[in-house]
Amino acid sequence: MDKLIITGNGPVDGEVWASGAKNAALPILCATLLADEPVVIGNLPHLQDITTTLELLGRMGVEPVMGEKMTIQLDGSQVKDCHAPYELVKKMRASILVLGPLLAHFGHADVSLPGGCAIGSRPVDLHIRGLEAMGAEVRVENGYIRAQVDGRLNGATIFFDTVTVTGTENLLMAATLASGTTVLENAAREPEVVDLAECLIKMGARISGHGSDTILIEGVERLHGAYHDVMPDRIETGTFLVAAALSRGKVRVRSTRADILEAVLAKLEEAGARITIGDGWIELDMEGRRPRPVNIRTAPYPAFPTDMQAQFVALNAVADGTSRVVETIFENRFMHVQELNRMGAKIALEGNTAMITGVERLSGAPVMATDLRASASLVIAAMMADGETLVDRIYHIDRGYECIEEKLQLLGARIRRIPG
Ligand SMILES: CC(=O)N[C@H]1[C@@H](OP(=O)(O)OP(=O)(O)OC[C@H]2O[C@@H](n3ccc(=O)[nH]c3=O)[C@H](O)[C@@H]2O)O[C@H](CO)[C@@H](O)[C@@H]1O
Ligand SMILES: C=C(OP(=O)(O)O)C(=O)O
Repeated sequence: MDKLIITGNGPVDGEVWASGAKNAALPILCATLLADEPVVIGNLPHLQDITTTLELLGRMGVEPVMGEKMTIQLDGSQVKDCHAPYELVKKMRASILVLGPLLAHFGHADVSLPGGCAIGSRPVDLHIRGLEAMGAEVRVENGYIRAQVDGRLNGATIFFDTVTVTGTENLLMAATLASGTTVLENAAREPEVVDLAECLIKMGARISGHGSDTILIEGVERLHGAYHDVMPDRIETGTFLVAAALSRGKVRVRSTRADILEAVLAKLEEAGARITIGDGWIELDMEGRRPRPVNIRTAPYPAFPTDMQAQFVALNAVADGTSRVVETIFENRFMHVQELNRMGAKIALEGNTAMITGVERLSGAPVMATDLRASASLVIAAMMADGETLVDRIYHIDRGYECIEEKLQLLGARIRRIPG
């Protein structure tokens, strides 16, 4: 297993670019299963999760054709086997996103249950209930979701008890080929859902209301080929901004968007950052100041994202005062806390709340990456800690951060990978 070694060396200063968003790219790759013709996706990030998805699509018979600059062509009409095996689904929960497209296009799907993961139990009951409401027969047996429908799915009105991002995406994709109109109520409003909807519209889908909590889909008989560029990664962007903020430094992130990061930018300003926004870039400058502590409560978009919680715990760990961070989405998303405490942070956990007393300096230590964003928080904390930090199990970070060492080196970090 690869490890990262980071030697703390003071304030971040530099310029870096944001890659395409993992959480938009994954559903969009799965959406290509809905079309009868090749769909070309551009601005794909070079990530382990993308490789896993392409492997999964390949097992189904869809052969990716690689183009220049991370452009990939996929043809849904090549599907021969509507089966998503456990050995691939276990690597990446987002594999569940093949369920809706396979069922809608081919009338059946056999997808391994994703199971729990480090950040919580993450059930998929709302995906299944929604497909049943659209007329599918779904059985869960031997660890697999086996779904089928006679003819087309039927449009339905579906109310989500809980806001679910991939649940909304799965049903949105399924509804594009259903007979009649589907209304998704209490739908996720995340920008990645909007990006998926924009791609589906280019493929011929009839969708309105995406970006609000009510999405209307008028089913069509077939979807055709299209070209779509994946949106920039707001969580990767936010991670670079926090790296600069906690190190009292300065960063400019290019190829990104500020309009999808409002809650995060507001908290960074509250922490004392000067933020400047330009055409496709965001600049953060702490002007040498130590960050002020900021209270955070995670919630569905447009509120503060759970995927930025760990990075803000790291920021608060070195802030000048005390703060509270409340996690409301996942029941077990504080595993970075004990690792940050090993680096000298003072964080106490009470249920879903972290109480943080900022310290002036952290110190390097051997730590364990436990999930994707937890790993990112340890890496950025290590960049300003005294001495050397060894981050083990970094395969988590490779799921979601493209060229992490190269990009952080652009910001002045002393970071290197030790292949394991
Ligand atoms: C690939 C991708 O896009 N992943 C993102 C997606 O995950 P994902 O889509 O898996 O997360 P959800 O939005 O579904 O989860 C939100 C909450 O709903 C619950 N729930 C969800 C589905 C369901 O059928 N039943 C149920 O109870 C979950 O346990 C959780 O408590 O949104 C999360 C919340 O913004 C992000 O952290 C992930 O980065
Ligand atoms: C939790 C995340 O991803 P996933 O849903 O793919 O596990 C994430 O991107 O922070």
